[in-house]
Amino acid sequence: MYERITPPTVGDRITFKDGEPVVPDTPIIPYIRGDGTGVDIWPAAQRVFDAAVAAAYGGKREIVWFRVYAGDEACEQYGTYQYLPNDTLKAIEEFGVAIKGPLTTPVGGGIRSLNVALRQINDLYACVRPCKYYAGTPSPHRSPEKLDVIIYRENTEDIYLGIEWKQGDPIGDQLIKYLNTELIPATPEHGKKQIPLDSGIGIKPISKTGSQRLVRRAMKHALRLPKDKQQVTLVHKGNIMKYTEGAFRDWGYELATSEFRADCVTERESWILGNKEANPDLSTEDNARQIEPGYDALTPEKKAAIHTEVEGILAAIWETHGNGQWKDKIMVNDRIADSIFQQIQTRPDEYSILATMNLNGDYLSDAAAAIVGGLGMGPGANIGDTCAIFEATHGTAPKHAGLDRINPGSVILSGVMMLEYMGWQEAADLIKKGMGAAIASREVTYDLARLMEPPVNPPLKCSEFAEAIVKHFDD
Ligand SMILES: NC(=O)C1=CN([C@@H]2O[C@H](COP(=O)(O)OP(=O)(O)OC[C@H]3O[C@@H](n4cnc5c(N)ncnc54)[C@H](OP(=O)(O)O)[C@@H]3O)[C@@H](O)[C@H]2O)C=CC1
Ligand SMILES: O=C(O)CCC(=O)C(=O)O
Ligand SMILES: [Mg+2]
Repeated sequence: MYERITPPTVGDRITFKDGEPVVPDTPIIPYIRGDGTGVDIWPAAQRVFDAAVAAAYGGKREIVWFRVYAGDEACEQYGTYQYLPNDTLKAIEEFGVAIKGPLTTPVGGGIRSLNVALRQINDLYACVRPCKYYAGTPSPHRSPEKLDVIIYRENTEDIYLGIEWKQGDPIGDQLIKYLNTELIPATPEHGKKQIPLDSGIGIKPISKTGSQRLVRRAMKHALRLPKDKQQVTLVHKGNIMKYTEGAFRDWGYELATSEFRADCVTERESWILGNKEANPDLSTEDNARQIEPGYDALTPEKKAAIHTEVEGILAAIWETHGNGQWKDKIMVNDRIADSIFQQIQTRPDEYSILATMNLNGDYLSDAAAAIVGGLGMGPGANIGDTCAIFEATHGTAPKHAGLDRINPGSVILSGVMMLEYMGWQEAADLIKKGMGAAIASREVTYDLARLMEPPVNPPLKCSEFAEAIVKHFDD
C-alpha cells in the first residue's frame, strides 16, 4: 500500500530476467521531477519522450508515467525532512525502471545525497555515462568528435558510502587516537606518521566484489561494441592509494583474464605477444627487457619474476591469442587517474570504455561532458541487476531554476538511454535524430548558443528546444 500516491490503473510492470528488463507495451515508469532546474527540464523532456514514442509506434506502445516524489517536492507532499519517502522507494522497487531529475545535496553538512541513496538502496552498482559528440554541437575543443567514451563508474561504495566524521566529533577523535596509538605504530610501513588531532576523517572502502561486478558489466558492454571500440581502461590512482585504487586495477585485470579469457588481452600481454611475433626467436630475457622499462637496473629477483610472467603468458595464450589473434579481442589496459584527464583531451580517440571507482568517475564524467558540449549534453544511467534509474550527469543548477532557460538535453538523452535499455530503439533514434537536426540548425539553448560561431542570439528556451527536437523528427 502506498501512503500518498496511487499507481496508474492502466499499464504494466517492467520485470527482470537474468539481469535484463522484460518490457510490456504500456510500461509504468515512475519519475522524479527533481529540484532546481528539474522544474524546467522534466516537462520539456517528458514532451519529447511522449512525442517520440507516439511517432515511432502510433499508439501501439505508450509509457504510463507515475509521478513520485523526492527532494524539496517530497517535503512539500510528505512533511518536513521527508526527502525520500517510502512511497518513492516502493514505487521504484515495484516498477523496476525509473527516471529522475537532479536533487540538491547541501555542502559541508545537512542531509546526505538523495541521489547516492537511491543508487545504494537499489544496488544500482554501475553508473553508465556515455560522452559522445553530436554533429554541430559547439565545444571548447578543436576535435570533439574524436571523443566517444562510455564511463562505467562504480556507484555504491568508495567515499560515497559516507562513513566520515567531522573534526571534533567524539567518535572521529576516538578513531584518530586509536589509529595513532595502536594501528599506525604497529605497521612498520606507516613509520612515525600521525594523523593531526584536528582532522576530519573519512573512510574509503573499495571491495573486490564491488570492483569486479562493475568491470564485468563494462566487459560485457565492450563485447557489444564494434571491434575498433572494444577496449576497457581501468582508471585508478593506485600509485598513491595502493590497497584501494591499486586493488581496483588488480581485481579488474583478474576478472577480465579469468571470466573473459577467450575474449580479451591485456595491454602488457599484447606487448609480450607482439614482441614474439616480430621476432619468433626472441629470448625470454629480451622479451622481458622490452616490456619492462628500466629492466637492466632491476634486482635478480625482480628480473626472474618478469621472466616467469613472460613464459607464463606465452604458455597460456600463445595458441589462442598469438600470431595477431589478440588484435580482435577486447584490449584491457589501465591508466592513472590524473593522466587520463589529460589523455581524454589530447588523445581522445585512443579510449572507449573507462571503468572507474565512484569518485574518479564523478569527476571524469563532468570533464568528458565538457569536451562534447557541456553538462547540457551529459546523459547517464544507474544500472543494477533488477532495477535501473536514468538521470543526467549534471545537478540542479540552482541559478537557472524556474527560468525556462536551461538545456534539457542531458535528461532527454538519459531518456534515450532508457528507451534503448527497454529495447525501444525506434523511439530513441527519433529523439537522437531530432536533437541532432535541431543543433545543426542552430536551434539551441543558451549554453550551446554562447559557444557557437557566431553566437546564437536569442537562444531557445528550455521548452522551445524540446519543441524543436520534436519538429525535427520529420526531417
Ligand atoms: N545526480 C544529481 O542529481 C546531481 C546533483 N547535484 C547537486 O546539484 C546541486 C548543484 O550542483 P553544482 O555543483 O552547481 O552543479 P550543476 O551540475 O548543478 O551546475 C553547475 C553548472 O553546470 C552547468 N549546467 C548544469 N546543468 C546544465 C544543463 N542542464 N544545461 C546547461 N548547463 C548546465 C551550468 O553552468 P553555467 O551556469 O556556466 O551555464 C551550471 O551553473 C548540488 O546540490 C549538487 O549536490 C550535482 C550533480 C549531480
Ligand atoms: O548527489 C549529488 O548531489 C552529487 C552527485 C554527483 O555529482 C554525481 O553523481 O555525478
Ligand atoms: Mg557529479
